[in-house]
Amino acid sequence: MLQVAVKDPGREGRYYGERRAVKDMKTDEFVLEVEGLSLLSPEHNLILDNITFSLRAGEKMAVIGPNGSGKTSLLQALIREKRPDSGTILLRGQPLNTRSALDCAREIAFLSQSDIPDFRLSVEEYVSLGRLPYFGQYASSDGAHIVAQVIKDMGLTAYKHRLMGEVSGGQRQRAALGRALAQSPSILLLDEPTNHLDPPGRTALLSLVKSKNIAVIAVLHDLTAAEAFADRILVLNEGKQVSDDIPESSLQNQVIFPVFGMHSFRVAHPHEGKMLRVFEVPSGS
Ligand SMILES: Nc1ncnc2c1ncn2[C@@H]1O[C@H](COP(=O)(O)OP(=O)(O)OP(=O)(O)O)[C@@H](O)[C@H]1O
Repeated sequence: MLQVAVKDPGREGRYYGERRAVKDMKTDEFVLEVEGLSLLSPEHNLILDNITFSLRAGEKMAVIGPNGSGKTSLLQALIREKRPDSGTILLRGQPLNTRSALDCAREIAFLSQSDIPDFRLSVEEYVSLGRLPYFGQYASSDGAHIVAQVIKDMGLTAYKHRLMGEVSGGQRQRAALGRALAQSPSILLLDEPTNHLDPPGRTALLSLVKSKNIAVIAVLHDLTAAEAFADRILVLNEGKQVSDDIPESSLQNQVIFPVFGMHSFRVAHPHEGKMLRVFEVPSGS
């Protein structure tokens, strides 16, 4: 199996240049700081082991790792669905567990893999649920404006009056992301946000999320998509943090092969000379 990502020539130096350019677009403020986070299962098995990273305002981070490596558990700890056994999580410099649930809902939106919407709601009503943390705080016309913009961004205008039970899996997934964006979060947590989407739909959705001035942590199985999307990639394996670095470093073969058992390398495009990243599962494995 091959996954190919198109990249310009220019090699390593370019990535450090990119990193600077990305940083310039962001503030230096950390919206999230995770330090020494460990999590045990109810049977006392280690699910996450000493995870440490920080996220700047507007920064995009992908989390990759094999099945069962702890990716979803990390997101669940960040929304307080799982309680860490050790370590700290700071949201804008304050311990996450000291912030009220409402306060957190105004800062962090989560798009889960297993979200089952109420199929009796229209797409528009479902997206509007994202405004709940602000109920009573703003004029409803402000909320309606935000919801209308999100529905437009998500390409859902033609379906907005359809029931959630009467749209396709991909449209439902876009509505779910719309609901999360309607929450106006400063941090967006996405757990496999593209698994129901066709290839152009995946690219479009991740490009849209990337264009938003929101810090994002996205769990992605598609390493090519992760490279195109992220400023940084956190690699997990068996609950341990293997890498937290720019995509070029996190996706190098030394990191990828021990974790996924597949090779990661670069080849030149046969016609255009661009560098392509290739992931190859060795035959027979
Ligand atoms: N509530 C729980 N009780 C017991 N074990 C759990 C629980 N939640 C997660 N685990 C275990 O923790 C490990 C990490 O699970 P998690 O869902 O975070 O992995 P993941 O990387 O998101 O996997 P996938 O790619 O398959 O979605 C797995 O071994 C899983 O079985």
